[in-house]
Amino acid sequence: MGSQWGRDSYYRKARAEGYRSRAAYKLLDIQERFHVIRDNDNVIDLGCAPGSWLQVLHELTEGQVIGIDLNPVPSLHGVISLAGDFTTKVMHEKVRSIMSGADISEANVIVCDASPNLSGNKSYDQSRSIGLSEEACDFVYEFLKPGGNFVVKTFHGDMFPEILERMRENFFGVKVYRSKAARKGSTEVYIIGKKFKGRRNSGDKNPEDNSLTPIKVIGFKRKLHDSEG
Ligand SMILES: C[S@@+](CC[C@H](N)C(=O)[O-])C[C@H]1O[C@@H](n2cnc3c(N)ncnc32)[C@H](O)[C@@H]1O
Repeated sequence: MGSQWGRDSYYRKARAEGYRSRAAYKLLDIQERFHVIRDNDNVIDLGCAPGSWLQVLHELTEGQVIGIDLNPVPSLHGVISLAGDFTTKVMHEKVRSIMSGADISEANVIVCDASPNLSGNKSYDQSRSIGLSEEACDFVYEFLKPGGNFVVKTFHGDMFPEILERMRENFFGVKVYRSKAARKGSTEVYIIGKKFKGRRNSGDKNPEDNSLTPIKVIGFKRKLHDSEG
């Protein structure tokens, strides 16, 4: 982010507008298009450091915002941030106890922009990224209210169709979106799941979904088929 390469127009805009990183514009873009967050929603942000999505979330909702990251997040007024790994039981317990202290049983929205440290080996990095998206789906089972929304970052690659299928099993509406703020050449996309079916109903097929249907990646010029990843 601090390199010359990273100083593009979104970087400069973020600096000028007081956001902690250019990633803020990805969430703003997703919100403008898909209206995932309503003004009283309680939201959990997985992989939240340095905190620009938390800043955006705090602007969008008066509900409770909780962020989790391996790295500590500089404090942000009105937001709870937890340092640790969102995939662990210990962290799940922490989140549960904070939520029950705030009289919240489940989150209305979960967002996940988490990515692992990159090794430079493309296929290895891609599979670790998808693994993290899968972990975020597991977190959703524990903490998302039926009817709630979920946004998760992922990457095109061999395992992409599997995660997409899992999202289709768990949400009544699923879209794949490439943000205008994504870096050129990156295969990063966000899967937006609307209306969580809840643990009990997960696995029900959306009658409109069909695995042979081409995946229209909004923001990309061409359609990707499931088999293409
Ligand atoms: C691209 S950054 C997120 C940027 C953030 N959305 C923002 O707007 O500031 C990805 C973050 O995911 C975090 N991360 C990766 N794996 C994680 C895990 N298992 N638990 C918590 N955070 C994780 C990394 O520490 C990193 O800070």
